[in-house]
Amino acid sequence: MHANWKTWAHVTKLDPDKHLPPGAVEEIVTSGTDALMLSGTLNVTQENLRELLDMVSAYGLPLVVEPASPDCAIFDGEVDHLFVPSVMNTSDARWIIGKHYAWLRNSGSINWDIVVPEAYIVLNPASAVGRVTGADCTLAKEDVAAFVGVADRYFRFPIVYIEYSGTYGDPDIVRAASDAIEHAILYYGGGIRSAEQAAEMGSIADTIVVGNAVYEDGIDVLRATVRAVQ
Ligand SMILES: CC(C)=CCC/C(C)=C/CC/C(C)=C/CC/C(C)=C/COP(=O)(O)OP(=O)(O)O
Ligand SMILES: O=P(O)(O)OC[C@@H](O)CO
Ligand SMILES: [Mg+2]
Repeated sequence: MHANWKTWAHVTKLDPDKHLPPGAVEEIVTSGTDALMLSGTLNVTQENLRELLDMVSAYGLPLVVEPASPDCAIFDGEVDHLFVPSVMNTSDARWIIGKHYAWLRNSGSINWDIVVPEAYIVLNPASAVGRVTGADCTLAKEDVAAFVGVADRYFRFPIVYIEYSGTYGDPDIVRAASDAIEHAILYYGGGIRSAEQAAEMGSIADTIVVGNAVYEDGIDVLRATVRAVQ
């Protein structure tokens, strides 16, 4: 399978539960972003996910579906990759292996060629993903480094994702994650709304993810975050 995803510097995360004005899709796909990730924690259904896929699939940009539940793990032809999260810093096993067990137990066939496991470290307790997974977000740098080691060296996840969804994170924490990584690709996402922030996190992580800014700040901000890392 093609592993081009390892070279992406900038990913735009689109939420099937949110509305884009006419023309926005065209502007987003031509912004220079390397790929689109379709994802959200709350209110994502097969219906709104497929509707968004239909809106974005004609443009040739790589498409990733990142399901927050097994029913949204879809393998439609236009989907290039299925990035499947596990949360490292929760004590609720559902979000580490439970949903995954249910997925394999209940689904017919899984196209493993496109599945890429992600080790999430969730650090904003107020985010939907923080609340839903009950993640312990009170981590020191040393704790983050240890979770990164568990994910990268022990479980050998190909992606480690430092997730501050909704708020801009602590660069020292992301640096601690980067220092602790040997093989995995390091993703950073959360609160990026300017070229400066994109450049700062982009100089530490391999790949930055921009989500809310697309909906709340518009295309010029998205373009500025792309230019800052490419
Ligand atoms: C086993 C399968 C196929 C699925 C389960 C996958 C798991 C364990 C998901 C846990 C939650 C998680 C890490 C979801 C990833 C997507 C994500 C973090 C979306 C962003 O969430 P928010 O931005 O907080 O939520 P909203 O945008 O919906 O408010
Ligand atoms: O929406 P923002 O805060 O940009 O975060 C991006 C992404 O990491 C969310 O899963
Ligand atoms: Mg979100």
